[in-house]
Amino acid sequence: MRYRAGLDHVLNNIDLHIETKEKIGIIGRTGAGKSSLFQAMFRLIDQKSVSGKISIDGFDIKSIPLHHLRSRLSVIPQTPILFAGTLRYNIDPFEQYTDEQCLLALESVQLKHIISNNSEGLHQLVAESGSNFSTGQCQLLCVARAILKQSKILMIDEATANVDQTTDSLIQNVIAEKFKNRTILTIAHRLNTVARSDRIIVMHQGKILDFDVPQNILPKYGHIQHASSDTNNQS
Ligand SMILES: Nc1ncnc2c1ncn2[C@@H]1O[C@H](COP(=O)(O)OP(=O)(O)OP(=O)(O)O)[C@@H](O)[C@H]1O
Repeated sequence: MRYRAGLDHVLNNIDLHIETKEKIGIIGRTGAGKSSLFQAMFRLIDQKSVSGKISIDGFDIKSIPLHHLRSRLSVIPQTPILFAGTLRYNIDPFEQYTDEQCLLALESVQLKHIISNNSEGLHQLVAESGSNFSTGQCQLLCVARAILKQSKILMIDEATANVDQTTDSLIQNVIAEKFKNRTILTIAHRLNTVARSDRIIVMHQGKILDFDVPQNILPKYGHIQHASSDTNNQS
């Protein structure tokens, strides 16, 4: 895969099979191609620049209508973007769910306290880019959105900054509980995040360097993660 014709390939010879419900960690130095893997799965890249095949449940993602594909996937980005609009719009943009379902989703991510105790609170305004919410709260709102959507696959780009330890643990615990029967792919910048994964993908220069259980990966590649975190902390 490359971002545009004429540019170098950023993903090469990727051959992966992930089982349903597997919890997969993805590690690798900055620029290794971790986020590009997510972009390819969401079909965010011009398909003319992607060769090879990605299948979900046996279906080539190129043959699945885009809205259908994206309804099966949820992403919690490193820096979540909220939209100017109501809280409800941010977790349920297509108004597919009832107020009660939205409130339940907010309750499961322990955010119900940020709104008043009735459905009017769902109409509370979110400022442009979510600037009236902390990064942790923005991530929790993304988790609430994913809980509502009941996506089969959750893709998480772990936040490296601006999320305190308590919020970070809350996010991880809610995800572990609410998505235990789903497939989860986590781009991890800290080793403890992936230590509980079923398997870990190690990426290097657009390729898969290793793919194995944590017990085999962590002793071998711990240094990669430190390099990656250092770089992220500088940015
Ligand atoms: N929109 C883009 N256009 C062109 N090249 C890009 C684009 N996004 C990423 N790249 C290139 O693709 C390669 C892989 O980047 P990617 O963001 O996937 O790495 P990463 O492993 O997620 O890194 P990080 O840990 O820093 O987020 C890099 O060489 C990067 O410069």
